[in-house]
Amino acid sequence: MSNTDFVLAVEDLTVSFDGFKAVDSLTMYIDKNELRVLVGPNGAGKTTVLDLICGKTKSTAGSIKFKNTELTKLSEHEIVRSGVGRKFQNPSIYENLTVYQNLEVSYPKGRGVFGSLTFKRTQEVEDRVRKVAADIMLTEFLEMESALLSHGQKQWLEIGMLLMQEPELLMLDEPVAGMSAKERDQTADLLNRICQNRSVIVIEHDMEFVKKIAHKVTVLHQGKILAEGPMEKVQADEKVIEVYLGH
Ligand SMILES: Nc1ncnc2c1ncn2[C@@H]1O[C@H](COP(=O)(O)OP(=O)(O)OP(=O)(O)O)[C@@H](O)[C@H]1O
Repeated sequence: MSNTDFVLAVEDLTVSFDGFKAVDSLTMYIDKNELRVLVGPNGAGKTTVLDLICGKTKSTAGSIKFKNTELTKLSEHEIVRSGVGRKFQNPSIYENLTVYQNLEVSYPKGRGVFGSLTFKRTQEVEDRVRKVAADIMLTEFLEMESALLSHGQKQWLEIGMLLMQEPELLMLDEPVAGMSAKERDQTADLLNRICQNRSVIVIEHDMEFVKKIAHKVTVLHQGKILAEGPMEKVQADEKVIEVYLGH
């Protein structure tokens, strides 16, 4: 099959740590505008898969093609520039800056036509900040020092900082950890909104939350895919119940 129809094509991906295969011949395809959730027991290899895609960990074998560009040969920096954004579990915002400033500093440098008027660029950045702030439900908080945001709002701000770069693939590791029930619902809406013009991969343990967001679910176990498909199908899979959901 040609893999050009997918935003991301992971094929036979393997990484060994001292002979232990944390990810073992993994093949997975992500569509344009798809929201995929990776689930699985602790140590299944979920975080390692994201680390491999963003170049933080180098693969032992296999291929990762993003819009048909091979990522395994690129540096982390080049992968970000090609349009892949990754959010880690702990927010890494600048606490002493306002929400506006955090978004502003995340605007990619060197974009636009060289020599364009400063005025034009300023307007471009401002427009983007306001658009992203609306997406992440922080319009009312733009002038607030980020340290004063709630834990959930800080997580949203970090997602917003990634959105400033307009990634075509966004990867989030447990985005609702530590959030209130209301914030979880709001985050589900946020993710459903932002996957309308990009692909999103989320690692998540909270199955109620997964149900609200997943187009498809991939269940990992011991570095391999145990099951994959729509939530209802995966939830009813006996192997999945045995190794993961039954616990
Ligand atoms: N750099 C590394 N060196 C050695 N072993 C590693 C390294 N990174 C991950 N591992 C091992 O690979 C396995 C998979 O880890 P990973 O963090 O990807 O699992 P996970 O599915 O994300 O688990 P969790 O749900 O607990 O976050 C684990 O056994 C882990 O100890």
